[in-house]
Amino acid sequence: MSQTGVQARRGAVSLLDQILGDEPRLMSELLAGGVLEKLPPDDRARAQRLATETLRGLERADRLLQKHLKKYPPLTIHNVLRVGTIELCQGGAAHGVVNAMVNLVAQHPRLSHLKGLTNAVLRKIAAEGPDAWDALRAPRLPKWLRGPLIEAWGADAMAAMEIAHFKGAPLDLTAKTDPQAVAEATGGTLLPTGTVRITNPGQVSTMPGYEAGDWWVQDAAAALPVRILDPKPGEAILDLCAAPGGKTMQLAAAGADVTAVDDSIPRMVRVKENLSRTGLAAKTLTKDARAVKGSFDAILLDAPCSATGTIRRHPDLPYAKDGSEFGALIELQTELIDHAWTLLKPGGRMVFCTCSLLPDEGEVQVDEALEKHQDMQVDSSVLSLPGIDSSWITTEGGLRLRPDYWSDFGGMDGFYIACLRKAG
Ligand SMILES: C[S@@+](CC[C@H](N)C(=O)[O-])C[C@H]1O[C@@H](n2cnc3c(N)ncnc32)[C@H](O)[C@@H]1O
Repeated sequence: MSQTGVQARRGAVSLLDQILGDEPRLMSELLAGGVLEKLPPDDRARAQRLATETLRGLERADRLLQKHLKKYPPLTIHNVLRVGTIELCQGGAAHGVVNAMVNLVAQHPRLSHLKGLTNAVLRKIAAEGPDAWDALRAPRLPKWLRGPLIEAWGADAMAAMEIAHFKGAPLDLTAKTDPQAVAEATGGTLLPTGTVRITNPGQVSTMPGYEAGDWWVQDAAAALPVRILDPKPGEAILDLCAAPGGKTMQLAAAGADVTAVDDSIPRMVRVKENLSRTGLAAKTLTKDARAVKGSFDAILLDAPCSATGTIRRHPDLPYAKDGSEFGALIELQTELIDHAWTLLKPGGRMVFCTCSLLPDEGEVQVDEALEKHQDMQVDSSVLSLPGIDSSWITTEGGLRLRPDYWSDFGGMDGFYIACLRKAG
């Protein structure tokens, strides 16, 4: 086993130690903080992929490991065993995986005495694990999130969503101008909503059309709010909470006069980089959306939220979070809707959306906004788009998207989207 294989696995274990540790962190925060920056790019990508796969299959890995452990070892060794189990059960060659994991432990400054245990347990997993793997249930979400989601959608829907989370997500692209041409160039499939879907992607930056800025990565569900807003050339459109800019680019590509606002300096840098790569233009303002002034034909408000709709892409979220921050986010969403409404011209439209599965961040927000703003109506007529099932339209007139929808095409992120019209 090359040292390279050990390095990538050590990177994966280090990510897991921090995501599952006493002070849990999101993988995106760890990566942005440079936790893997000493690794060469290929190893970094492999470490991230291994950690992601391990988090998706964590419950299954622990069920297999339990049989061979009298008590759980220190977290790092537990994570070594989890990564090894995932690799072995997903077709990794037994000899290579076991050797790499034992080497990794042997090189550990404090835990090298546990290399014998690592070797013994992973050999047993190599012998039995792959056959047992498929018979295990799809991993469940932790209770703090599972409970509220069952309450909202029922136990059957929860089980279907957990299967979707376990399957993971394909790579979705939004074309700047010509989705058919992007599908042909990348070997992707054109979905009914206009997104190009790639099931076995390589490295994104080396795919055809990336350098030329012909497309950007954006989940099929995340591309729908702008399709629902239906921007027209020359319209003054305010894009609130815009970074990293997926929706800003859609609005700009439609020819709108876009003002993109986000309060995060580093995330706004990414908006500017994305606009530059795709050759699109938008005004950018780095400030709190609640401090924005002006008057706009249309507004897109993609509010910060729990991001529980993106768990199939970010399986670290249920472990790194515990729901304690969600109350503050829900209050912020209400404030953002109320302020954005003051910036909308009479007769204008505002699309409010969140990548959340929690009704408090979607259906309930719109219900409450309708009670508060006498000049607000929901327009559900704009939701009748190709690929959208009418049963996804909610009683208050929004669109509820879930990861178990479109299961034949490879699913979609969970989202809530509503188009709100202001009286003229
Ligand atoms: C869901 S993300 C937006 C995704 C983006 N619309 C896209 O399509 O690429 C939410 C964004 O809200 C920003 N944000 C959070 N609170 C904010 C506030 N008070 N004012 C402006 N932006 C805020 C965050 O920095 C984050 O970039």
